[in-house]
Amino acid sequence: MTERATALSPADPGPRSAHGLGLATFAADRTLLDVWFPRPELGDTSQEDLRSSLDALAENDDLRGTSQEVIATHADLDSAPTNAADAYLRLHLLSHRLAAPNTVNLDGVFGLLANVVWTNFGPCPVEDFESTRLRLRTRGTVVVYGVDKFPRMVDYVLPAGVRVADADRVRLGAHLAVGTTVMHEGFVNFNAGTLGQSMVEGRISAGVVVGNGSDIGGGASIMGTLSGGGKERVAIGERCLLGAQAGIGISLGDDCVVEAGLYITAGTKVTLPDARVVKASELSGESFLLFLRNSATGVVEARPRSGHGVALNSVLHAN
Ligand SMILES: CC(C)(COP(=O)(O)OP(=O)(O)OC[C@H]1O[C@@H](n2cnc3c(N)ncnc32)[C@H](O)[C@@H]1OP(=O)(O)O)[C@@H](O)C(=O)NCCC(=O)NCCSC(=O)CCC(=O)O
Ligand SMILES: O=C(O)C1=N[C@H](C(=O)O)CCC1
Ligand SMILES: [Mg+2]
Repeated sequence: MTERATALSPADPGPRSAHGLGLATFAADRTLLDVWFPRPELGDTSQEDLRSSLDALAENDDLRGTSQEVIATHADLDSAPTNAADAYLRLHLLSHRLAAPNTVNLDGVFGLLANVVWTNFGPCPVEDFESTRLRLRTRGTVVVYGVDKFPRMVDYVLPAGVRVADADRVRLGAHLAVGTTVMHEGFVNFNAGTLGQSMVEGRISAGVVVGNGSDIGGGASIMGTLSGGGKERVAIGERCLLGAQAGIGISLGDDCVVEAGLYITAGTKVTLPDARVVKASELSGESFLLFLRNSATGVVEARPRSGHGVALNSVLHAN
């Protein structure tokens, strides 16, 4: 695998096609449940050298009602994915750090992916799962990790140099850069993640990117755009601190701090040092700001900060 330590940027997205040989699991009705691509690559490469080892793994499972096949998948990354295998390949590219969030077309991904029961015995069809569970109990306790369209990232891709304290909290398609630590309360969705060292104790929604050296405090929220009306695709720059239980619906530039517990939506009225009042959206992407709610007046303020922002505790990122 040609793993990259640093993500490609939207300005330099790299080759616009990708290829992978994968092990696919199908339900009895031929619904695709998952594909594992051990070594996805950008460009139009051949991976036939992988075929014999994947062939040896392919098995039919009568208890789950599933079958497996080795499939070759090609993706044109500027166009929408054309089927579920193509979507799986793109999610692998992101988690292998071959593509940065927002550089791969994922239009329609929810419509392409099946809802799946993710178990310790592998993916199962949702339909009549209680009968599947009954059959599977002959193998032991059936642990259900989730019922979702996306599996856990670490079951498919384990990028080097990261810590993920709870595997459930990072979906396949997340992009975790070297030096990222995701604590138990942290969450990273698909097509989202970090571009450098980062402490993630809050939620990184789909489409959100967090720059090198930034800290997302416990329970913090970064608004997404998939549901609920958030319109801005939020980005956080370098050396920022989003305090515990804080939230943002606007982007931050570099060296910004948001006070613990303060939620800044796009429409929040923010008072500046010269007494001007602006909507937070007008400050989106600006650097060197401290946002706080003045505890004496209740007014949300943005104050200029000088110098560099927060410094991460390096021992927590030597992963
Ligand atoms: C907003 C800041 C950054 C401010 O801190 P600073 O150190 O810059 O300033 P300070 O020295 O505390 O304060 C400087 C001056 O401003 C005043 N001041 C501070 N905050 C104020 C407020 N909200 N309203 C009015 N005045 C305020 C102080 O009293 C002091 O006044 P005088 O000049 O009169 O003295 C902080 O309060 C904050 O929220 N930090 C976030 C920390 C965080 O959440 N980290 C993530 C950890 S995540 C974690 O631990 C997990 C936990 C979990 O899971 O929940
Ligand atoms: O990276 C870790 O591990 C962290 N541990 C702290 C703790 O255990 O209290 C919290 C922040 C990150
Ligand atoms: Mg768990």
